[in-house]
Amino acid sequence: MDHDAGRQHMPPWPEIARWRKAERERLIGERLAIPADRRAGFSVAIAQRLDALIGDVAGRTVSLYWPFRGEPDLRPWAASVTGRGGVAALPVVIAKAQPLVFRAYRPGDRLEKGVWNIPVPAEGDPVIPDVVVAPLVGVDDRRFRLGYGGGFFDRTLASLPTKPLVVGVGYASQHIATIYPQPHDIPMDEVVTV
Ligand SMILES: Nc1nc2c(c(=O)[nH]1)N(C=O)[C@@H](CNc1ccc(C(=O)N[C@@H](CCC(=O)O)C(=O)O)cc1)CN2
Ligand SMILES: Nc1ncnc2c1ncn2[C@@H]1O[C@H](COP(=O)(O)OP(=O)(O)OP(=O)(O)O)[C@@H](O)[C@H]1O
Repeated sequence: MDHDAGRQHMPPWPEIARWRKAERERLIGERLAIPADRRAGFSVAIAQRLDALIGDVAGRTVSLYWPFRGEPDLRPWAASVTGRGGVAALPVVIAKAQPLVFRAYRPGDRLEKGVWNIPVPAEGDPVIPDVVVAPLVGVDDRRFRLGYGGGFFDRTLASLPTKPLVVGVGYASQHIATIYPQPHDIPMDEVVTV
């Protein structure tokens, strides 16, 4: 048998980068094509799955995200984390090609517009999350994440002093066979798709 059997062909990076760009557009289009009321139901189901997976959140810091472009809306779950004695946090882009910083967020906190007009907490010291919930654009069979192409999550995970539990969240339509993982890509620990 071919000793390479089972290993995938790895195209050169410029080709992969072009492919990822096209794949992002396709996957975001599919996500937005899911009717809003179905997405709302999916968001509730994802929150339940996160509770089953993560368990007691008291005393733990969980980073989420402010949803846009059809991402699951986990803001009600963020409020429930806060209500159970956990700390919810949101990512903040400080600069391109730099790691994200996380700031604690409680419902009602003042927000300001960050990159792409995504709201971010206007004030507060950085926190280090125990759990990072990352929205998927795509996810592959080995739990490598395709995001929006900024490389922010990979850079952030590489920069944290202790590795958090990383959970990707999204819809079943976002599964793909491979993202052609590169040395900078860090696989997620868990994936919750509905
Ligand atoms: N809701 C939500 N908030 C989030 C994220 C997310 O995925 N979802 N992020 C997760 O990381 C961070 C923002 N991610 C971003 C990723 C890329 C670009 C960006 O400017 N992209 C370039 C294309 C890059 C390329 O293809 O080379 C662009 O649009 O011009 C901006 C923000 C933080 N906040
Ligand atoms: N730890 C890192 N150090 C240096 N460069 C990095 C690192 N992680 C990612 N990059 C660079 O960031 C760029 C985008 O990476 P990639 O295609 O993996 O983004 P993504 O995971 O889809 O985006 P995001 O995490 O923002 O949602 C690539 O050019 C990559 O080389």
